[in-house]
Amino acid sequence: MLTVKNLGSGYKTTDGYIKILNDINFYLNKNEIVGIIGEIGSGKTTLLRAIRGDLYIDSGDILYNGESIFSREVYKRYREKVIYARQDSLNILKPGYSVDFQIKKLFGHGKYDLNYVKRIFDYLDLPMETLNNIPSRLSDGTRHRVVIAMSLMIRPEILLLDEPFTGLDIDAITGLLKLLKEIKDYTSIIIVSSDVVPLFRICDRIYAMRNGMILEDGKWSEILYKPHHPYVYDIINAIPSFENRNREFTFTNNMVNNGCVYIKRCRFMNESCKSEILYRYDNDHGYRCIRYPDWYNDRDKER
Ligand SMILES: Nc1ncnc2c1ncn2[C@@H]1O[C@H](COP(=O)(O)OP(=O)(O)OP(=O)(O)O)[C@@H](O)[C@H]1O
Repeated sequence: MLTVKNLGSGYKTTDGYIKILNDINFYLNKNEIVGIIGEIGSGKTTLLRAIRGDLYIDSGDILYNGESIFSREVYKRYREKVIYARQDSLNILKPGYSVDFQIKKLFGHGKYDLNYVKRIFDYLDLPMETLNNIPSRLSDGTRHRVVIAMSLMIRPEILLLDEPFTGLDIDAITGLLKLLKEIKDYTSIIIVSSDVVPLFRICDRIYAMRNGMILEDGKWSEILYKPHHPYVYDIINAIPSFENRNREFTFTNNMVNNGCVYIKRCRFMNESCKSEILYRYDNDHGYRCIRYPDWYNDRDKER
């Protein structure tokens, strides 16, 4: 359904072009939920925005059902199918109109189904009184849940969720995960989240990013139980409920000119990591690590 090929992208600023994404290869199948994990500033949101077609593309392509979205006609069709929901999404919510009015407008007044709205609100732990309020009077957390609820109600073909779990309590996260599983029948979803636990509960596949590059991708269970890149291994070990709960893990943003972007933090690095690292495949499991499987086989010695 969606294929990103060798994508390079970034921001045009008054100081010139800032390249953020490098050589991104990514795909999303129909009825699939894909997660993007990575440290702060690794380029997750930039990738979502590039996928939506918001950013300047300096190389590569984005294909929607096999056609480049950079053709004007395809772009128009594509944009109607994609919803991008983030916490400060005022592209979905208009600050001055009641939530109820905006939902009715979304459905078209004749098709408004209060039971359906209630069901989605219940899942997200949103009181029905929220309907009578205007967004500017709602708390950030409530507004965030309203944005998610409305993006789910639209039933888009592709839903891009940026940090959907932020500010939600356990009940609301569980409700949201249930809803996402339900809407998967008609919506394909990409989720960016710094909270990786819900992603491993819901996603079919996961991509891991650092410094604007994808360092690993694969089926969620492959990534969780057999990471091929030490960066991903460290992210997983930093999850408190998983093994090795005492290990501390702090993210740093180390720019390097050549070689692996995780070289300065990696306990398994050697001289070979300073050379150019190509993306390799182990069946469907992709990774950008020259030391796999050696580091993986040696990992217990390091503890
Ligand atoms: N509008 C912009 N103009 C210039 N640079 C930007 C812009 N937005 C983001 N960046 C830069 O792009 C890089 C990637 O940021 P991005 O927000 O995509 O990362 P992220 O992985 O989503 O991080 P976070 O978890 O903090 O949201 C950062 O270095 C950031 O400073």
